This record gives sequence, structure tokens and C-alpha cells, in this order.
Amino acid sequence: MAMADTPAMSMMSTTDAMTMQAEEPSSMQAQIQMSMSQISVHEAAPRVPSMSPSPPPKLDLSLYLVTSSSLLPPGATLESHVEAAIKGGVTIVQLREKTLDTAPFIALGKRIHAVTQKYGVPLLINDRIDVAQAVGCEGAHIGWDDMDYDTARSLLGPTAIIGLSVSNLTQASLAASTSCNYLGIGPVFSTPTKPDASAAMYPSGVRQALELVSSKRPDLPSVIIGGIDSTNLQSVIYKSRPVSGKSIAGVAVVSAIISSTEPEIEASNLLSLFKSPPPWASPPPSQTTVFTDFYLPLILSKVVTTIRAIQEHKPLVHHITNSVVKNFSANVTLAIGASPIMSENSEEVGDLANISPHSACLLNMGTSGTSDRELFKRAIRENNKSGKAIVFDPVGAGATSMRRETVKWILDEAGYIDVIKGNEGEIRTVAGQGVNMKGVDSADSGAGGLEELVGVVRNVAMQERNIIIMTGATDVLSDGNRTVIIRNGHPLQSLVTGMGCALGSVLSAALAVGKDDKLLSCLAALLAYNIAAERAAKKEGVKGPGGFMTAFLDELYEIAETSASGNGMWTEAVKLEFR
Ligand SMILES: Cc1ncc(COP(=O)(O)OP(=O)(O)O)c(N)n1
Ligand SMILES: Cc1ncsc1CCOP(=O)(O)O
Repeated sequence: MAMADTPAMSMMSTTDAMTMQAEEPSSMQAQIQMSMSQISVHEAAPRVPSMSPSPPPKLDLSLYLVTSSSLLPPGATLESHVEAAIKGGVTIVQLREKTLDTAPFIALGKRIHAVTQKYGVPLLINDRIDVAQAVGCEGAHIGWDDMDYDTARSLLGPTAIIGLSVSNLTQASLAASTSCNYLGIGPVFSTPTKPDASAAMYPSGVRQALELVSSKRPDLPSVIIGGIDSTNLQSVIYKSRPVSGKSIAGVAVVSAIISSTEPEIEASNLLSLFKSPPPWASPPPSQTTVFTDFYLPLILSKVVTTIRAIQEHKPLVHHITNSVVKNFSANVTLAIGASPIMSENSEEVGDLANISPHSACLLNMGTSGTSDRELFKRAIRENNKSGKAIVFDPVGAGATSMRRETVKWILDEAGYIDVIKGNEGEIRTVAGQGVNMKGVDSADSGAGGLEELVGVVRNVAMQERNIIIMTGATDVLSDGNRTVIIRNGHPLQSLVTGMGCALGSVLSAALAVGKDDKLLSCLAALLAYNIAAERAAKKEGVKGPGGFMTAFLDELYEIAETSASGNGMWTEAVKLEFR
């Protein structure tokens, strides 16, 4: 390829040379690279052809197009498609043509290289080092069935861009011990584009791989690949971000751009999704409340403000819930001052997610089967897109394998969930602890003690980057950083069917009006709900579950009404601990 070694370069070790390339290039390296390739800086979109050689670019992996001519729409040529995609914002291209023989592969490579060079975008060749050399392009991407990295590096030279595939933690560890320029981690999801791919890694697997790579080679950038499109890109990036360490440097796609009839628009949309924070992301921590005893008065005043905001905005709570609890959930939603709608019609989930600036969606797995997955997915994606909160109640999550698989599928594949609420068994199932529950009633054994439960809740919240609520005699609420233990509530709550499910309605209402601090909104909902229960149980004439149920609705209503008039006396009953 065009990147032949120079005497000066060949005196360096490959690792030294690659380290130089990853950092600020020296003038010597700049000269070498400029003479070897016509790549120029390619930061701004829309792209225009570069007129003169510029300094060598920093590797920009933001939007990585991998080709597959067989997926082009009828009438499209790969050259025009690649050019349109680059104009839309593609920052690096890989020619991946699995069925082409050597001569046509090289010929196509040269034509595509002429296009990419015009825009200063690097072109890599998939698998075939010989083709990369013949084309004279900027590098190659190799997998574990291809030529080994050291041989590829020695053939392509120290300045070539070489990427390695990573499909599991062993490969992540091995790849991070080379001096390769980037990793392609995937498949994130299974995809028809690569039927022979390894098992899907999902965002959780990507996160583990990133953590491992960061610990071994913090400078090594990674892209994700496999089943990524505009509907899942932001949730994958958000959920795969390691708790510590670097997040991904870019996304690689084949079909999302190659199969599109509008590659420029598609690329531009994908790049802007990659660069923007997702609509559900919380604002910077400075705007959130510090959760300590010292701040309790401030926290409680914000709690009252949240309940008041429900009265003010009357948010819509779209319930996809089980038939046993619909009526009670609707009454609870009305009592807190919000507006319930019960709909399992997948045709209208988009409209419902956009009907009002104040809305949220409650997904309750109570009586659903695998046939409801598409409805759940659509609801999650539509609400994700419009930045509306999703509360997920994995009812009976550990009871059957169907329920366990549905929970796993929702977390792995469906999109971003803002809040997961469940009892101990349900949250342990979400945590992957494989709990077997007989039915849907609370496990609440607290076998490992409260501190162990706190640890489970905090860890799941940290991994999922969301809010986890474990309900029981004591409730635990955490966003991974701030954790609250709530000791309010009454044992009669467990004797009324739907009492647990309808908490999801109040959580949704609070999240619909309080998006800037979701943990605080959840705390407001939990306190209003549990204090209403305590007050109802003390009401004269309440002898058991029947009287309790109606008294509870009245008390919830009264808490909402008094909060609306600015009276927060009801919060004097709080029993909270911060961790
Ligand atoms: C950016 C990127 N990441 C991963 C791959 C997969 O490469 P490989 O494992 O060699 O599989 P094939 O592409 O050869 O089917 C990739 N091509 N690009
Ligand atoms: C090449 C490759 N490597 C892992 S998945 C994959 C194909 C990705 O294709 P798509 O973006 O169409 O899912």
C-alpha cells in the first residue's frame, strides 16, 4: 500500500509509531503521512472535497460506514452511496465485500478510495491485507479468522490504521494488548447482515468489554457494531457507558446506511444522534439535590412542589398494564391529579408519547406474554424519542422462564427504561440473580439484610444508568449515586390487589412533571403513596383491606389537594434514611 516504511520510521518499534499517531503527530510524522496519503482533517459537515493536503487527521471514528454492495437499494452504485454518506457525515469507511474476487475487489477499492480521498476520509479494507496494499488505502479491519495482527502490521506498515474485532472479553483482552488503532466491538445485537456473527453482546456486554479495554489500554478507541440504527443508537451508547473508563468513540453501521434510499440524510441523522445527549439524560449534577439529612427540609419542599406540579399540569399517564389492576390504577392516577389512559394499541403509542409535554408511560408485565414484546418495544422507543419517562414494573419477573426472558429482552434490546420498580424477587431477577418466586407476591425476605438489598439496588441502578425502586416493608430507591431508604407505608397495602402496580401510576405522574431530578420525583411519589396508606389505615372505620382501599384513595387525594395549595404538612410523617 502507499504507506511504505521510511528508514526513520523503521527504526521505531511499531508500538512507538502507533503511540505517536494516537497523540499529537510530530512534524516528521506529519510529512511522512502527508506524502503517503491525501487524507485531510474531516471534522465539519457537510463535507466538501479538500483542495490541498492538510495535516494528518486524528482518527475520527464517530460514524463508521461498513459497506455491503448486496444491500444497496435498486439502481444505487456503491460509489455514489458512499459519497452521499460522507457528505452526510460518515467519518471513516470500510470496504467489506464478502463475495468479490481479488481483481474486482481491488478495482472497486480503487474507485471507492478515489471518493474517500476527495473528502479526506480514511478507507479501510475488510479482511484482505493484500487488497488494502493493492488499493493503497489507509488501512484494514481484521477479525479473528483473518491474518494475525502482527503480520498485518508488518505488511501494512506503522502508520496504517488497523482495527480489530472484539466479540467477547477474551478477545477484548487480547486485542487491547496489541498496538492496533481501534476496536470494533460487536455484534451488539444479532443482525441479518452478519449471520455468522458470534452471540449478541448487548449493551451490558459492550460495557464489560469497554471496562476491560480501558483498564489495559486507556488510549484505545472503540466503535460498536451490529444491529445499530437510528432507533436504538442513543440507548445503546447510554447503557453501554462504563461506570469508570472511556465510552465508545463511534458507531459502525452497514444496513442502516447502505440499505437506505437517502444515505446522506440517514448518515446526518445518525451522526447527530451520536453527538447529542439522549432526550432522557438527566441534567448536570449541579442542578440536582444533594441527598443528606442536612438537606432534608429542601428535599421535602421539592417533594411537595412535585406533587403540586402534578395538580398543575395534569399529566397523561399511558398505562400498558394488566387487566387485574386497570380500574384501581386509573382511580389512583385520578386521585393524585393526573390523567390515566389505558391502551394496548401499538398504533397509537407514538401519538400518546407526543400528545402532551407532560406525559409518561407505565409498562406493567403482569399478564403479558411474549406476543406483547413488539408493543413494549414500540412504546419504549416512541417515549425514548420524545424524552418521556418509562416506568417498568416487572411483575412476577422471577416466576416463570417466559417472564425472566421478557425482562432480559426488555433490558437488553427494547430501549432505555427510566425507572424499574419491583419487590425484592423482581429486582433480584432484574439483577440477574435468578430468583425463583412462586407467584407475584413480594419476596421481601431481605435474606442478606437491608444493607445487602441496598447494594443490589444501587448496583443495578449503576449498571442500567437508571432508577431502581425495591418495594417491601422498607422501600429502597437509588440512582446509583444517591440512595434512600423509606420506612413509610402500612402492612394493609399488601392485602389490596393492585396496590403495588398502582404505585407505578403515581411514579409515572411524578416523572411526567419532574424530569430534571428523576430520583426526587420518584421519592415524591413513594412518600405521597406510603404516607397516604399510613393515614388511611388510621382512619376511623377502617377495619381491613376493603375500607383501607377507599380510605387510601381519599388520603392520596387529600395529599394532592393540600400540596396544590402549598401545604406540605403531610411530609412531617416521613421516615427516611440516606445512604
Ligand atoms: C468496525 C468493524 N467491527 C467489527 C467487524 C467484524 O469484522 P470480522 O470479525 O472480521 O467479521 P467480518 O466483517 O469479516 O464478517 C467489522 N467488519 N468492522
Ligand atoms: C460486520 C459486522 N460485524 C459484527 S456485526 C456486523 C454487521 C453489522 O451490520 P448492520 O449494521 O447491518 O447490523
